[in-house]
Amino acid sequence: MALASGVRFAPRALLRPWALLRGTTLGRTEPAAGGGGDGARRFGSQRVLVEPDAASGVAVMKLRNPSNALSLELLTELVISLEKLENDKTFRGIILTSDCPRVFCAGLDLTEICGRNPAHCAEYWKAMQELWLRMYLSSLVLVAAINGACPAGGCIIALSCDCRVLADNPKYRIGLNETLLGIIAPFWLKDTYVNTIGHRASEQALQLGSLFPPAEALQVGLVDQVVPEDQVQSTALSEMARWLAVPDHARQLTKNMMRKATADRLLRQRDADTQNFVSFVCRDSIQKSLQAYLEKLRQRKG
Ligand SMILES: CC/C=C\C/C=C\CCCC/C=C/C(=O)SCCNC(=O)CCNC(=O)[C@H](O)C(C)(C)COP(=O)(O)OP(=O)(O)OC[C@H]1O[C@@H](n2cnc3c(N)ncnc32)[C@H](O)[C@@H]1OP(=O)(O)O
Repeated sequence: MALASGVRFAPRALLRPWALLRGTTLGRTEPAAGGGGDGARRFGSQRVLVEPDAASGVAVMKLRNPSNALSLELLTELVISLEKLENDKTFRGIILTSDCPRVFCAGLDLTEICGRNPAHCAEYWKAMQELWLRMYLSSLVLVAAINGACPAGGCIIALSCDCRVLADNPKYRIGLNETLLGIIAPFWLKDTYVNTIGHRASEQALQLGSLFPPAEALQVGLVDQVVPEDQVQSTALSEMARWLAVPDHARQLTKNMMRKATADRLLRQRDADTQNFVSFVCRDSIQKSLQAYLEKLRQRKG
């Protein structure tokens, strides 16, 4: 499997991705609902459903994990689906959206870093880095159709797209709220935030752990459009058409020129970033606060 980073990254899950997917439908194709013609074959896995439309060159990728928390399995399946589309010259763009009601993506799956050993945390963080690198540097146009809450790691996924369309629902807040959990956004995530909304706005939002409701997210430049919920998909398609109207080679080289330095910074320090992450999250104090946060989430449900 070609990796965004070259040779250094080899988490077990990605070396044996199919082992994680035993019993799932990844790689199998089936007719899309209401479809059946050329380009209407969908494929997917347990946690990622891909609805490709060969005629337009656009695939809709739907996350369908509980709360779309970024488990190691979901990260792995996302990378595999992305790679599959990248390698198929039919496709020029992906619309990323959620199949879960009210949640686009709940961010890191905290159960992957709570009560786990350092080796697991390292494997998990490398998978997170890998997904971000692949998305951030993708040659395809990525449009996020954000149809639910989008905190922390969910916001990372959205920020790594080229364009963001958010449903106008005050419950669908977006932002990097890490500090409120007692954790810290890594430098590459901070850089992505700065690249999107500027230094001062990022400084404020990161320190305060701000989660922006739609109108404020639009105002600060975190999303490009806010539209009624039932228009998120159609607006994402219109945005996609606007981006695909540009010749691929010119758009791709420009994207690379804008993003390469940010990605290279992580590539240069990937191991150190992993070590920082592991030593930070494995501290007793951080484990205790993550545990308490998870408990609060579980109780809130009842
Ligand atoms: C120097 C640097 C060194 C180190 C850096 C250290 C760390 C770097 C971190 C970097 C970046 C990223 C961080 C993150 O992503 S942390 C995760 C942040 N996410 C959140 O705070 C969101 C929490 N969830 C919610 O607010 C709500 O669940 C949400 C998404 C609004 C949905 O609400 P609702 O529909 O009402 O659903 P429930 O709350 O009932 O949740 C359903 C179910 O899902 C579980 N769950 C939710 N979120 C998570 C999660 N992130 N991880 C694990 N599990 C989650 C929740 O507990 C419920 O579970 P149950 O079993 O009860 O069904």
